[in-house]
Amino acid sequence: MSVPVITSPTTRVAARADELIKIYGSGDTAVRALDRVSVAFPAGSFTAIMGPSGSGKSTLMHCLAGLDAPTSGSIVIGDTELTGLSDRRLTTLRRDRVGFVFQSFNLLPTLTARQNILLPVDLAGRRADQHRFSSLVTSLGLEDRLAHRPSELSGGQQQRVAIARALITEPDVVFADEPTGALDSRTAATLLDYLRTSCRDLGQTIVMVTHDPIAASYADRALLLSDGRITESIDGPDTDSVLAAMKRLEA
Ligand SMILES: Nc1ncnc2c1ncn2[C@@H]1O[C@H](COP(=O)(O)OP(=O)(O)OP(=O)(O)O)[C@@H](O)[C@H]1O
Repeated sequence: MSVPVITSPTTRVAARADELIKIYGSGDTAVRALDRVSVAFPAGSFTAIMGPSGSGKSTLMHCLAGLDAPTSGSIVIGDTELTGLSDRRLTTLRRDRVGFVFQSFNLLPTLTARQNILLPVDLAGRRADQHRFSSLVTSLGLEDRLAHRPSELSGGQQQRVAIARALITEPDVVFADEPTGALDSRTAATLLDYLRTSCRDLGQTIVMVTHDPIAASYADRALLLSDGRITESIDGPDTDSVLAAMKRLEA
């Protein structure tokens, strides 16, 4: 059974997918990685995407973020329909309207923390909003690390730089792929708390893929994927409800 996860018509939606299908390969070796997924992400919401290995989490995130094209179906970021956009317009949309946070931080090693944070703004040929830069740097506790290169920063500090870089452009949506996977549990808790606060206080929309039920418990909602379908949506997930849902999937 597949659960379409749609919000009420009055809620502003930051991103949505309708009837998304993604098939890799063809003929006997074809894999249906997404099987008619419909989901909406309300503005200011924090969603965790969970599910067993191979269930389609990365595929869903890559399609939503415009990194991969679906076989059919529609994806909207903000008010822009992604399907049919040229590569050039997709690249611009990803740069200006989408933020990314990866498990491996993905900072540029030769740039300082300040330069890494400002990279999306520089690439767009714009001037940084100094107020936003300062408030991000202060709330992430990076003031005295700005002149350092990634190799001179701890894992937690590098991920805080990556989060500042993802948020600097005030994107419609931030996609986070196992953002705390490489961090110890205390550092992870601080970062997840920051992500949750940025949704509640700044209205940021975050979609996070994770295997970790504790990480998912910071989200407003956990979606469970199985065989390319959303099989369950848990509002206000806690570690126990997520673990129980994962057990149901394995049963
Ligand atoms: N480029 C590709 N070519 C062929 N099949 C692929 C490709 N990428 C993913 N798949 C298949 O699509 C399905 C979904 O993969 P996906 O990576 O989205 O799963 P996932 O839930 O993110 O898994 P994991 O938790 O292991 O990262 C799997 O069966 C996978 O083998």
